[in-house]
Amino acid sequence: MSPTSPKAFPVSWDQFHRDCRALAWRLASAGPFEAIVCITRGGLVPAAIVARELDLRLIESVCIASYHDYKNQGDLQVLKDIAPSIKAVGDGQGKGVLVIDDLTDTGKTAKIVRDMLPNAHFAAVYAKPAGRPLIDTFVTEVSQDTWIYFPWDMGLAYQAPIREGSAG
Ligand SMILES: O=P(O)(O)OC[C@H]1O[C@H](OP(=O)(O)OP(=O)(O)O)[C@H](O)[C@@H]1O
Ligand code: HPA
Ligand SMILES: [Mg+2]
Repeated sequence: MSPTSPKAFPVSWDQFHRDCRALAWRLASAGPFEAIVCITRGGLVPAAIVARELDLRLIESVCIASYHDYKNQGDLQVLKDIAPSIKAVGDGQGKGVLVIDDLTDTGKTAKIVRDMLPNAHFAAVYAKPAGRPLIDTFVTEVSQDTWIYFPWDMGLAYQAPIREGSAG
C-alpha cells in the first residue's frame, strides 16, 4: 500500500505519544528487557518514548530501508547491522532484547530483524494484518489497504469541507 491507498489513518504527535505510552504499558509486563534495538528510521521515535517509560538506556539501531519512494517498496537494504555486544545479550539469540518499529506492513522489515534475533520481543505501534504475525506486541491494527500518515511526514494544510458544495 502507498499514500494513494483508499484509506488514510493520520496520526498527530499527541496521538502518537499516547499510543507509544500504551505500547510501553503493554511491554512493561513482557520483559525484563536489557536493551532496545530500534529499526530506523521510523522506530527511533517510539524507541525514545518506550526507553523513557521502561527506564532502558542501552539503545541500538538496525538500519533498514525498504520504501525508496512513496509508491513502491524497493528491495530491502540492511545499511547497518546490530552490534555484536547487543547480539550477545541474553542467550545470544535476542532473549532480553526489545525490537521496536513504528509499524509493520508486509512484515518484510520485521522478518529481516527476526532472522538476526529470533528470540527478541518485537513491538510496533501499528500493525497491518500481513505483518502482524511477525510482531509480539502492538497497539492498533489497521486494514492492509490503509496508509498510516506519521506526524513527522505531515504539516498543517487546508482541508476541504466534508460535504461537497458547502462554502470554502
Ligand atoms: O512491514 P514492511 O512492509 O516491511 O514495512 C514497514 C516498514 O516500512 C517503513 O520503513 P521504511 O523502510 O519506509 O523506512 P523509514 O523507517 O526510514 O521511513 C516502516 O517504518 C517500517 O519499518
Ligand atoms: O502505512 C504506512 N505509512 C507510512 N510508512 C509506511 N511504510 C510501510 N507502510 C507504511
Ligand atoms: Mg522503517
